[in-house]
Amino acid sequence: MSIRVVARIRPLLQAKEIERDIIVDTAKLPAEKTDSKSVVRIPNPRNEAEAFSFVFNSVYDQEATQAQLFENEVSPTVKHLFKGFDVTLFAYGVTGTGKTHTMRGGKALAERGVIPRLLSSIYRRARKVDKDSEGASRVEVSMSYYEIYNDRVFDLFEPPEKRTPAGLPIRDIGNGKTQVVGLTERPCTTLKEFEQLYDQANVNRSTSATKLNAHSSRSHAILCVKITQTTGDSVRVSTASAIDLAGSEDNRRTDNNKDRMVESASINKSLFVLAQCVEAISKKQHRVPYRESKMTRILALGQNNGLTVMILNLAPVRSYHLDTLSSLNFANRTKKIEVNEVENQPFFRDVPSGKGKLDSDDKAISLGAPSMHRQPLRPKLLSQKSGLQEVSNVPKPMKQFSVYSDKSKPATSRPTTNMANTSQSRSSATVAVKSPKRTSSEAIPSFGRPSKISRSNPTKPAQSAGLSKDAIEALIEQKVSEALAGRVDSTTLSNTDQPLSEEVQRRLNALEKRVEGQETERAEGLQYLLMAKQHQVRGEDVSALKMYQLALPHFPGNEKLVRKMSVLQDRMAARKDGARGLGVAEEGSVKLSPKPTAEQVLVEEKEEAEPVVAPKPASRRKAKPVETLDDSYHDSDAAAPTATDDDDDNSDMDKPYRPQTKIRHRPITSKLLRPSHPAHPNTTNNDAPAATSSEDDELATELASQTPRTKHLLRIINTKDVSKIKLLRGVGPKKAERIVDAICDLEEEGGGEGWERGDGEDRGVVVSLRQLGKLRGVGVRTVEGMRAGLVGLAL
Ligand SMILES: Nc1ncnc2c1ncn2[C@@H]1O[C@H](COP(=O)(O)OP(=O)(O)OP(=O)(O)O)[C@@H](O)[C@H]1O
Repeated sequence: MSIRVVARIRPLLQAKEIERDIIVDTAKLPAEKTDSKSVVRIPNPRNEAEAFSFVFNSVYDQEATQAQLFENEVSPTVKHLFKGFDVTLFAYGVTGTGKTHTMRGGKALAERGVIPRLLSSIYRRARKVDKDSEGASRVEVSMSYYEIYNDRVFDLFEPPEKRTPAGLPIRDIGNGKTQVVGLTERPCTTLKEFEQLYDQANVNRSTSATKLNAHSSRSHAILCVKITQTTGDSVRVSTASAIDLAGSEDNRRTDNNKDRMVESASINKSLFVLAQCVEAISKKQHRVPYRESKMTRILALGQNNGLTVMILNLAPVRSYHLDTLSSLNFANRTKKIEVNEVENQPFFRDVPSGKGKLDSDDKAISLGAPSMHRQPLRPKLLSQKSGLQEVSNVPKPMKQFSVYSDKSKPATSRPTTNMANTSQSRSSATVAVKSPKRTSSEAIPSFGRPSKISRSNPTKPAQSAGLSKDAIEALIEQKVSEALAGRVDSTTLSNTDQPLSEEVQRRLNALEKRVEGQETERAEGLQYLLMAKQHQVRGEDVSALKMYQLALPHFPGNEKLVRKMSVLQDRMAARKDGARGLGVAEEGSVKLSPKPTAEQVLVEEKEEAEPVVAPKPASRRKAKPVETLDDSYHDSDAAAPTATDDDDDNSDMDKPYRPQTKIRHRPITSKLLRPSHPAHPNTTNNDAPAATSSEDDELATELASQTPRTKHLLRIINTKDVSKIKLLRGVGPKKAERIVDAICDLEEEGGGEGWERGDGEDRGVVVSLRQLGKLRGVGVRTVEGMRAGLVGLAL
């Protein structure tokens, strides 16, 4: 399996975008200095005089045509498809950057996108096979087409009104492959037939107008074209999958309404998981969280044996600046996905560089491999973390993510000669920062916060001036991620290299196990919880809080969850206050002072250590080594008084939440929701560990204990639809009416036991069986009857 990553920059959109706002440019690495690669450059958002450069297998600029992209990137894979290998093509990018245009394109011949061109090519080849074999070989083409919308799979051959709300299940079929159960497969013998089916199915795709795109795709659309070649008794089957991912989006820019926000959260979540998978694969982590979203399960990056081409779509203008950086970072990680076998690799055409196409080959990391045109990713031996230097004298490959400082030049006129910096192999690179004339703060794009390195070595600030290029790149990559963490909703990549201790990993795995295999809404809530936990373990409080917020609607009124969020918010608020007092910017912000004072260093250290260690005496400035941090994590876990408090009430998940404040979709008022238990004696309130592993495990167990049946029952009750409620066992029309009346009364009164929580739509939602039993005219027996009547239903 290999991934070829190419970038495509779309042209300006007329009427909305102007030349002056272009910030993304492209360059070709001078061939004589290095194996050629193509480059996307973008200014450092903090300092326009500096530029980040990202090297891709190919870069297509604004003038690139649909035909060029297809001929260079997709056409070479068709041959391999007919050899029996699977091919996956996907478009990734922020909303409105041209993914659908690239994949589907327009109706005019020149505007046709990758998908129709691919099919055209498949049919051409099929005819050739037929002709060459004089009819002995037969090729059949069939297609299925589905979308993943709000993490549910829907057949695009089915009109929306025929869909079941839960969507189609997916199951693993071995070899890292999954199958959508019950999907329609349509034979299509000609291009015309395909186009008819494709167009018809696209009508069913979920699209909406958003502020950023009038026809924004709100789902991931996956087209699978199955090719079956039969020669006598031998049958060869391969599949080409073309995926138009929904675009990630920053809701502050989209002005999305509630429905769009729900879609957006789901889109962002799946892309976030995709990013996590990519990162885990690239770091060779044992655990790759494929199962955390349907899209990643289906995509199974790095799992199958085929070829993958990822097209990274980019907008050239300033309004996308941080989003573009985020996408570039993601793509950079994607490129690091391992190659497990190299035989199955097409030779991409070395089309002469011309208008639109900057470069086409990928020699830069081939390390002397004879082929100039092989796929970019090398076998494991040559991968970045393969310990290459220990086993051979071969120089290390150039890092695929190259960042250089261009400070002395104005950002708008960056000459391509500067790219020479990126073209040095790591072992021989003399990077700008090594120049005695430069300080590290000049060379490293400044996100203001002291670097991790400086934080962990506060007594040796001078060292940073002599950082290796690797360290600087890693640092910058991390800083970019950090800066984006607070900005891009759920799409950020993990920004820490801290390995998790075995114990923490074990707990995460245990949590994940609980999530696995569950297709219910509850599972989705648990997934958010799991992600929140992962973020918290890594010290990414902002993201952790977001994930808890996303989990909350799945476990309405759960006190522990609310308390966790509350503690986390308190801690973030306190940190913000503390940081403000010292003139330090907030987490996730790029607006930070470049030269930290000693106090700032201290605050930063504390921030970093907070999620995992009990507070240390102020004089201790060094961050603890990672292993120790994990130990401390467990220490504090064991000692946390909150555990006792929580332990006592783990019996009743259905217990309604009755705080004195409103909880959904708004920041939690810390005072009102502050946990009733005392703070840890050794911590200040602000530093109290927001969550401990055992608490999380326990919480997950509790949350999981609201069974699908209970949830299903509550869902029916909350429809307030008499015709549905009356079908419940032991209810009947009159009782159903009484139940609906009771809910509506309480809703109007805005009071009554268990109803104080929430506002607006939250008010008048039955959140537990207990609450249901207390409704006028219901009672425990009726509730039991209703639940019992749901036995055997497919939930
Ligand atoms: N290479 C291109 N040439 C001409 N127009 C383009 C190009 N790329 C994108 N566009 C135009 O930009 C607009 C947005 O493109 P598109 O809908 O493909 O974005 P998207 O990334 O699929 O967005 P979303 O994720 O919201 O679905 C469309 O009007 C499209 O025609």
